[in-house]
Amino acid sequence: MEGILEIQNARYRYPHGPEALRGVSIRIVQGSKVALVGPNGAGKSTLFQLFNGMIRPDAGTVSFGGAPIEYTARALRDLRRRVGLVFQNPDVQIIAPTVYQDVAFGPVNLGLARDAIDRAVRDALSAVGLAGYEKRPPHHLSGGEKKRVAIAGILAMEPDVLVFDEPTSSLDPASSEEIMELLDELATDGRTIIISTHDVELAYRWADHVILMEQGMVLARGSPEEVFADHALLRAARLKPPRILDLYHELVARGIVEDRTPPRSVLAFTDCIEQHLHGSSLRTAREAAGTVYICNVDAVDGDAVRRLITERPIGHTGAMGTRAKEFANRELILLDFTYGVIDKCILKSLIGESSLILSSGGMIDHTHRRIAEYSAESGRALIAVTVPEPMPPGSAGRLPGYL
Ligand SMILES: Nc1ncnc2c1ncn2[C@@H]1O[C@H](COP(=O)(O)OP(=O)(O)OP(=O)(O)O)[C@@H](O)[C@H]1O
Repeated sequence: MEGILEIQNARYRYPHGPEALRGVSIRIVQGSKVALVGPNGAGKSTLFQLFNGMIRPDAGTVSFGGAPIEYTARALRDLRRRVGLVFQNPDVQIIAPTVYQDVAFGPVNLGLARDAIDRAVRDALSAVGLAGYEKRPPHHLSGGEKKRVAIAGILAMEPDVLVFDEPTSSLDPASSEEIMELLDELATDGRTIIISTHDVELAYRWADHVILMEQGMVLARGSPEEVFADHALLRAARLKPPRILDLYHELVARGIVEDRTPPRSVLAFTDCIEQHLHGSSLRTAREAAGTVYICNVDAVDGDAVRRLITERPIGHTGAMGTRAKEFANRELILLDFTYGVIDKCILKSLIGESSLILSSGGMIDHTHRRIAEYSAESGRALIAVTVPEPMPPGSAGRLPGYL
């Protein structure tokens, strides 16, 4: 897999400060979701500043797209457009008196034409769920909204890599989940997403690659299952193992479940227990399985969704992604699930209950793929159906429910 960002043997000492990085080497693969975990002062934020050239290592190299970065004004401007850094505290990042001006700051500096700036701001605000906030003063927004403005400001530059320093710090649990969902949405568009966090629960279930840091050095790197299985290393980094993994290891030690790939979600954990209870032949839930209906909110109106919910045996409704949640709010559609929606609907399906996932056009294929992957891995034939059925090709008139 292609490495988009690579750091070799980097050392960095702050002027009159400690040596914050002491020989760090890492490689970030394009399109991956990476979590940098470590205690306070481990050097995570410092490492992030190397990524977009805000600081220059005293020794070692930083490469982007296979070439060492150059520290000229022009090269750094280009690098910062391609590697967007969202700071921990949005107040540091937000500088303009209105949301529009703040998000437009990057595109204006890139010298884009007026209508291209308008388009960039509109698209970025819509991606973070803040369409209509253009005239609002950012400093009157909530913490979660400010975070979204800061993300929109970076998105407006269309970076390849998005780096988030503590994306969920000081957010309530629901806002944290929403931000992580937003990051997932951005990742499904092929961007590389890197976060730093102390939250091992979040890193364990979200990341596909984890880098563990302590005292300016990398202690471990690998899949979340590998890195978080090493309790001694976690202790050295003053972190605890994720609860779900801890529980799994206890159950393995008591012979209650078999020692296989550790689960990273409630869905995977319940599968693991069920597999043990029913032996190697999985209980086939084919007859009992509920259907997962998937509805593209870009193609329907609220009435069409309400009709679906009453006409089909739908017991639970979830919205996935910013646009779908906005749609549900606007159309007053009550949601049971607002995060981890696909897994929650699969769990319901496995106990024979049907559910509806509201999703935006771009996420429909991803949702079908995830359910198909689960079916293949678990041996259960789950049924996922797009509703309303796609318009027949070449059909001239409007069908009820379509916009
Ligand atoms: N501007 C600075 N000047 C001097 N020393 C600094 C500066 N910023 C950070 N440091 C020091 O560098 C070390 C690494 O700090 P850094 O902020 O990179 O850690 P971190 O892992 O991001 O921590 P946290 O999780 O608390 O944000 C710490 O010892 C810190 O005190």
